[in-house]
Amino acid sequence: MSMRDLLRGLPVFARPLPTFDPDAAAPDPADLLAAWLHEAVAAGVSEPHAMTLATAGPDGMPDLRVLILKDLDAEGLYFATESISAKGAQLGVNPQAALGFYWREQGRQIRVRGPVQPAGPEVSAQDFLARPLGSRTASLLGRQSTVLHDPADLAAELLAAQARLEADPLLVAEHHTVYLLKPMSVEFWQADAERRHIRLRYRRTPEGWRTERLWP
Ligand SMILES: Cc1cc2nc3c(=O)[nH]c(=O)nc-3n(C[C@H](O)[C@H](O)[C@H](O)COP(=O)(O)O)c2cc1C
Repeated sequence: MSMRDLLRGLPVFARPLPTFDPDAAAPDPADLLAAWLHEAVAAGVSEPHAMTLATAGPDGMPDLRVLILKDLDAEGLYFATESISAKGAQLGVNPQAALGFYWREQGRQIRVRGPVQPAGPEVSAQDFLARPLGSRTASLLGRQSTVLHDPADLAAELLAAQARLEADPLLVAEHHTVYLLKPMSVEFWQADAERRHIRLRYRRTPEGWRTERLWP
């Protein structure tokens, strides 16, 4: 079978899907996002807090990767990474980004766009100290996205980082940074088996959040 036929034969949205009534949606997208997250967890969606972060550096070339959503409040969405990573460098010169969630069990997609800023050293330190030992050890390397010339270097550096953490359990990795994305627009997308997908976009205006339905 050709790749094209293989792909064409794969079903999409062929499962019971939840409903979404945009007319009953909360006026603030943070509330709807929180509600959808709770529903995703209750529905057993796998890793609903895994989201794609898209950034672009000075060359304008889009880049993306999957990250974990660390928190969500009235300010926006929080994620943690190393400021010296590729994404950290891109955000340093172009502090705006897009986030995407796809919950295939529910046929739900959420898109968020907005400016990004570091949440502050205290938030980053707290986040770091709350992480399991293995994650803290890995973050301590402070080399994310740089070239690994010899895989043996990784094992050696992990051992050294572990020893540093054992000697000083309150050590915080220098480059570990929690970032806050403040949404300017948020789109909620609910798949429909008949392809009448429901789209609701929130846009921040000086008067507050404005909602619009979008053609699928
Ligand atoms: C499910 C999943 C969760 C991830 N969570 C994070 C995370 O929270 N922070 C992080 O820095 N990288 C995380 N990663 C790794 C990133 O996708 C990426 O490989 C890494 O951050 C380097 O990205 P960059 O080179 O674009 O900076 C995760 C990957 C996956 C697949």
